[in-house]
Amino acid sequence: MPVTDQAFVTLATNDVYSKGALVVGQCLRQHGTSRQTVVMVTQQVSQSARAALAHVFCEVREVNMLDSLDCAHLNMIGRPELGVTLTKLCCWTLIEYTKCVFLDADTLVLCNVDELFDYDELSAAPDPGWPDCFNSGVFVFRPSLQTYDRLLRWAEEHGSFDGGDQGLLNSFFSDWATKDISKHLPFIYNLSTIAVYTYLPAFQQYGRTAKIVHFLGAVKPWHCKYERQMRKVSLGDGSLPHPHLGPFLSLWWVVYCQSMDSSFTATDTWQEPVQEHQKVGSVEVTLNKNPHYAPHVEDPLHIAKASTLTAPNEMSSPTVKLLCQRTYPEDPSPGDEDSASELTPPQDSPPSEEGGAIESRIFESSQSGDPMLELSDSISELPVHLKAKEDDLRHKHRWEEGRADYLGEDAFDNIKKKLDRFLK
Ligand SMILES: O=c1ccn([C@@H]2O[C@H](COP(=O)(O)OP(=O)(O)O[C@H]3O[C@H](CO)[C@@H](O)[C@H](O)[C@H]3O)[C@@H](O)[C@H]2O)c(=O)[nH]1
Ligand SMILES: [Mn+2]
Repeated sequence: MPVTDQAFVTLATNDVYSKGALVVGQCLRQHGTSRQTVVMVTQQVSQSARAALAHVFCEVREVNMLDSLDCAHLNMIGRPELGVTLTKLCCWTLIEYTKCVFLDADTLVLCNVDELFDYDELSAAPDPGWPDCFNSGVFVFRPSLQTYDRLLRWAEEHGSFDGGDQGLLNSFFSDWATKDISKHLPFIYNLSTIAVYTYLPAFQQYGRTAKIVHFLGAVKPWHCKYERQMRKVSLGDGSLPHPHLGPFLSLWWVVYCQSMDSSFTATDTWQEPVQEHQKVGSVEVTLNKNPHYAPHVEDPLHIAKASTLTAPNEMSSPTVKLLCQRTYPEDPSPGDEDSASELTPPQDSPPSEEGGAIESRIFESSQSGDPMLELSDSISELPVHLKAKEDDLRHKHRWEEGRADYLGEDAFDNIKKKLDRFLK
């Protein structure tokens, strides 16, 4: 029986992260979740990406972009693009649900994880970098406009110690580490891929019990090159971020290709999802109710009646500036290249190396706006000397984030060799 008042929630603020969100939704469906599935998108996500997401999720909901613009802290973690992760906070506005589980768009759900709804707010797994903090890639929460409001005020007054949502949420739910062990999710619900190379023996011992894998860090599965025929994943130069990540990356790509294919297998019955616009306090939301997959929800818009939300754009702060953008796009005009009706793939299009012609059509407008991501996306086309530079940059980022590969590139012997060369 579908449970209508609980939902899995993810987020995509652009077409690139929409690829990850698609995989999250597809995995949840494939593993037969009885809960609703919601993807929050911002205005930057194209109509075509939304159409693909609407085929997989029960609901595609437009939310306002929130951005910390906190370059100083974000640079400390080497991830200038993560200010927009504050948009995650909008998940507390989904008050038609009594309880939700948030999943980052870079997670891979390996089995049915509906038991996560047995946990209460705020439950999360330890962060591998600082285990007295929780990682905000997977967490259980209770939507509430009061909590949302308090979170925004907290952001204004205190900022975020890492510039993203994780720093903010950890200081807001500051007793997580010590107060109630029942709110500590087992690590297998958020197995950060970084743990594979920081504690390989533990991964070998427990890795097979993993339920959700999290591709935490700057390099995501969608930055890899996938040879569909061979089912082979690699970085542009044929290497893997880490040999033990190969099976997870391959699985991510298999699911991604499945979701792209299945979005368009029944094009004759395909309908553009019905869009409903609703104002919730100052926040305007777009509900894309998918006629194929959405289990019936009685009154998804009763949210409007209880609204006490503070307008994000009325708030300003020297530490955290919350950007409020236009909340939903105009209807695409006839002939608009982004419109979903343009998406039917040519029947005879051969699968391309990186996920097929369908993918390139849907995400052809992909613009992360972030040079690092764009750089990684195009890594396979870089000439060799630039690839080496990109590898150096990636290595530098990994090192600065504390994700040294002590068993490989950063093994003691290699570091010693580099030192010897340097000291000569
Ligand atoms: O341009 C962006 C960047 C992020 N996201 C969303 O925000 C999530 C977090 O970003 P991600 O790149 O996955 O961050 P992580 O590498 O996982 O880094 C850590 O730090 C982030 C910032 O605090 C937290 O959001 C993460 O949960 C935490 O794992 C993504 O999965 C997406 O859902 C976007 O939609 N667009
Ligand atoms: Mn993540």
